[in-house]
Amino acid sequence: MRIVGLMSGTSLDGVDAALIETDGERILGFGPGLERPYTRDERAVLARAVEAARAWSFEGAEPDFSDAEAVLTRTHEAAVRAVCDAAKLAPDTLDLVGFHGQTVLHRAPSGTRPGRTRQIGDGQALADALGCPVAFDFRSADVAAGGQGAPLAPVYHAALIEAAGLERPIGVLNLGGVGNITHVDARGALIAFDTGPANGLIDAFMEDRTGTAMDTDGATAAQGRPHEGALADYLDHAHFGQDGPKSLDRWDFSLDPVRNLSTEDGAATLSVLTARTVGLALDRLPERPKRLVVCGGGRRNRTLLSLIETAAGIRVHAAEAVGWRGDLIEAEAFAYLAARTMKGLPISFPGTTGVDKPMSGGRVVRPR
Ligand SMILES: Nc1ncnc2c1ncn2[C@@H]1O[C@H](COP(=O)(O)OP(=O)(O)OP(=O)(O)O)[C@@H](O)[C@H]1O
Ligand SMILES: CC(=O)N[C@H]1[C@@H]2OC[C@@H](O2)[C@@H](O)[C@@H]1O[C@H](C)C(=O)O
Repeated sequence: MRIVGLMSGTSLDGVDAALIETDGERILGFGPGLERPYTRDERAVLARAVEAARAWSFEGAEPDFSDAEAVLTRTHEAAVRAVCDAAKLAPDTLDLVGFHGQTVLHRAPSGTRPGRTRQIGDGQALADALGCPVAFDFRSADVAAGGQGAPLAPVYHAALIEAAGLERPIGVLNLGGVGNITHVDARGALIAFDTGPANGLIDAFMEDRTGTAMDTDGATAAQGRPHEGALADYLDHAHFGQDGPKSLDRWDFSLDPVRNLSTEDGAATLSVLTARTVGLALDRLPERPKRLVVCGGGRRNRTLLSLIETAAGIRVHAAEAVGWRGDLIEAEAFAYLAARTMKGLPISFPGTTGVDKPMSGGRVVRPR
């Protein structure tokens, strides 16, 4: 099947779109991929939806997300059309589109309290606009079955490792708003969970201090010193005392512990925090992978990557070093997951989201 996968991550920077050819088990080919950045206005509409979701907090009636969903339909349609142009394909000849939508709120299950997760995005509207089937709503079934609802990319990471013939055990680390790790053992068994805050906190802190929501290449962190007290505050969070499966929301951590630090020291503290939490994650795996392939925007943060090597004591490679497209892996993953949804194959597993047995998920709608 020729499938375009779409991801709009928690940093609200844009829509990632990538075409792959897959039968839902093997990756048979890679087509074009791109990022369609959000304009300031589009980003503002999405940020308002996230704010409304945080205020709602899964209590009472759900806020009206229709403005944000209209932005998602329009921008995701444009991203698919751009990929199809590059591939010289008409969108209505695609076999399927995998539409993650936008996570506006995620609450991991805890004790007897069930988890909740909400990805907005109108799959039917996108199918109608493109004239091809769309798979969406990938996380709800897993959460309804008692799973974490995240991470879902691990089964795709395993397919990438298989296709590239990489030696196992191996780890894949995604540094997005939140970090998540996938461990694939020698027999191909999967363990995965969210590691801790990654770019989300760094971006929020930098935006606060400099007006630019990024520590480009880690230049600011490289000039600062981490504050041990602030690190201890962050590491006190229950997440770090638990074994996986476990997941996080982009907003589970605040900037309070770094509020009084200089910009450089705050950036250094948050970067060391990410590196140490990756180390803690590695400590919780049944065995240390020999190396870690890093994807997501955070792999461009050189300070962060070298901190991970020192704090976690592991060889780190950016995705490109093994021939992967570091910015497109999540989009590719949702194309692959869409194929699995269409075929009723599992997309989440006891080792990835904590469900009792491998679970299918997602819904497919056809253009009307
Ligand atoms: N050159 C760079 N230097 C430092 N950080 C960078 C650089 N380029 C990108 N980033 C970081 O990567 C982030 C975007 O990463 P990515 O697109 O993987 O996140 P996302 O998909 O939105 O998040 P998630 O995976 O949590 O949904 C930016 O917000 C920024 O912090
Ligand atoms: C609820 C949600 O949207 N989680 C995202 C987020 O971004 C990174 C991390 O937190 C991961 O758990 C997940 O995304 C990736 C694509 C996943 O499901 O594998």
